Amino acid sequence: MYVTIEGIDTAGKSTQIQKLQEHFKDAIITKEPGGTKLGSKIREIVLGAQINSKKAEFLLFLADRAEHIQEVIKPNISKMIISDRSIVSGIAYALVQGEISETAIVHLNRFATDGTYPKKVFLLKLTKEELEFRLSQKKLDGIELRGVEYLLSIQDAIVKATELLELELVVVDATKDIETITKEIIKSI
Ligand SMILES: Nc1ncnc2c1ncn2[C@@H]1O[C@H](COP(=O)(O)OP(=O)(O)OP(=O)(O)O)[C@@H](O)[C@H]1O
Ligand SMILES: Cc1cn([C@H]2C[C@H](O)[C@@H](COP(=O)(O)O)O2)c(=O)[nH]c1=O
Repeated sequence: MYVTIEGIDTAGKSTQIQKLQEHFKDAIITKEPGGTKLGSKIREIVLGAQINSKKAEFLLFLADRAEHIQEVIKPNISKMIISDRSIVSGIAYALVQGEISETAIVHLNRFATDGTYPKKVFLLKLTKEELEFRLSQKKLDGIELRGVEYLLSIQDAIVKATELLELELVVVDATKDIETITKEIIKSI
């Protein structure tokens, strides 16, 4: 089963993926952006450099996704795959940018993935207060520098993305302690 852990920056995705890896020892653990050799180069570009064109940024994430689906997801689709982000983030961040129409965002993402979507989506949902605290504890990258309100609108857009793709969504309270969240996810998988 292909599942994805979604959430805004600092929601605790990497923390949970690490815990899930300890539980599902044979699972394929992967991520977007950066789950392939090409993807790590794309990740460096999109998160490091100042990209002026929103369309260029969107297309770079799409290129990462197409390579990831072909090289990691499709060859392992019969196994347990746990991914840190997926098409769901791709659609959510693009919807909030507002530069590209909803129809084009969904269509181009379907093209990049050949319609290979996660079976279950876990959204680690943060409160504004906890998000502010967690951001204050780290050095912010280019996307995180866009601010708290921007990231909270992405959180809503993640829900919308699952509706557009008709995916099963499990919302998890990301302010709970780490072990409790892991147990909730394992129970639902
Ligand atoms: N349930 C939790 N309660 C308190 N702190 C947490 C919890 N989960 C994660 N954290 C802390 O929040 C910070 C962000 O966690 P993590 O890196 O796992 O998030 P992320 O969603 O992968 O972030 P990003 O998208 O920015 O890479 C870390 O300092 C981590 O230790
Ligand atoms: C897949 C995807 C991601 N993003 C953004 C979301 C985050 O700010 C970064 C990825 O960093 P993380 O440490 O892996 O959370 O990129 C995006 O804007 N569009 C996308 O399609």
